[in-house]
Amino acid sequence: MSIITAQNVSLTFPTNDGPVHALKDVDLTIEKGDFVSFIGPSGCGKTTFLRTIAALETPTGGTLSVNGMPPDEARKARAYGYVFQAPGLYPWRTISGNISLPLEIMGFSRSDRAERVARVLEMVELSGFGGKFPWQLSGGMQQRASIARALSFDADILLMDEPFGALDEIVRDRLNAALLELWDRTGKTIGFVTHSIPEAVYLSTKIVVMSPRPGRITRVIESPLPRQRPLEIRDTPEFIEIAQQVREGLREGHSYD
Ligand SMILES: Nc1ncnc2c1ncn2[C@@H]1O[C@H](COP(=O)(O)OP(=O)(O)OP(=O)(O)O)[C@@H](O)[C@H]1O
Repeated sequence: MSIITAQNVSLTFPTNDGPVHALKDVDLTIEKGDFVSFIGPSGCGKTTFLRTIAALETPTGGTLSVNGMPPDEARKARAYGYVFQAPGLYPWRTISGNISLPLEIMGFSRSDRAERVARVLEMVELSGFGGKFPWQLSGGMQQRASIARALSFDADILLMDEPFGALDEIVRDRLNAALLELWDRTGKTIGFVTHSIPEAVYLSTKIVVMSPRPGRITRVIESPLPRQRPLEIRDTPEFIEIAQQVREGLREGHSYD
């Protein structure tokens, strides 16, 4: 069952230097339970596309449907959680306080909030850190707290904009494995922006390769890898073959003839 569909989605930003065509004729179907990565060079519109799904930007052309609704209705219905590039935690609130903020805005009772915060802290392996302030945690722990915040109201869709880009490779490996496990356990649909080919191949059921000027999709690669993926899968011929397909897609996007 498709949960997100984009048909001919275009978005042009008017700027002082003339129009910037951030997205042009983007067609994509995301099925329920997919893990979809968006990969492409800087400026190709990955973030813009994720933001249009989340109704943080409005397309100038085409149609988008999220959970069977226009994006702004899906936002009001809390159809998705959104994880930004930076953790964006309030320094004056504890980790629990930060995670509970969207729940407070949505009007969850105190006991419901406490129960949900405890549950998502456990999911991201931060039980015991709820009383700490963000600055008392490492960068990787802060990013996990921001993922917990996006999970707290249990939306079916999780949108993640390069959540691990600023982390070192070892921490990133661990968080990638933890995210896959969480995806497998919860059955959520995940949209994930990344610059990293190995990260895209390791995580995804579907890899969307984009190219700039104007931002468009050049390839959609369906991954034949099984759902259960130990980190060592990255050394297998199947993995290396998919990575090559992504690399070719990225190269194609760079030929301007
Ligand atoms: N609010 C805006 N106003 C004008 N131009 C914008 C705006 N937001 C994005 N752009 C432009 O749209 C294009 C796509 O930007 P976007 O951030 O989506 O790219 P990206 O693929 O996510 O890049 P990166 O990998 O560097 O994050 C870029 O040329 C960018 O400068």
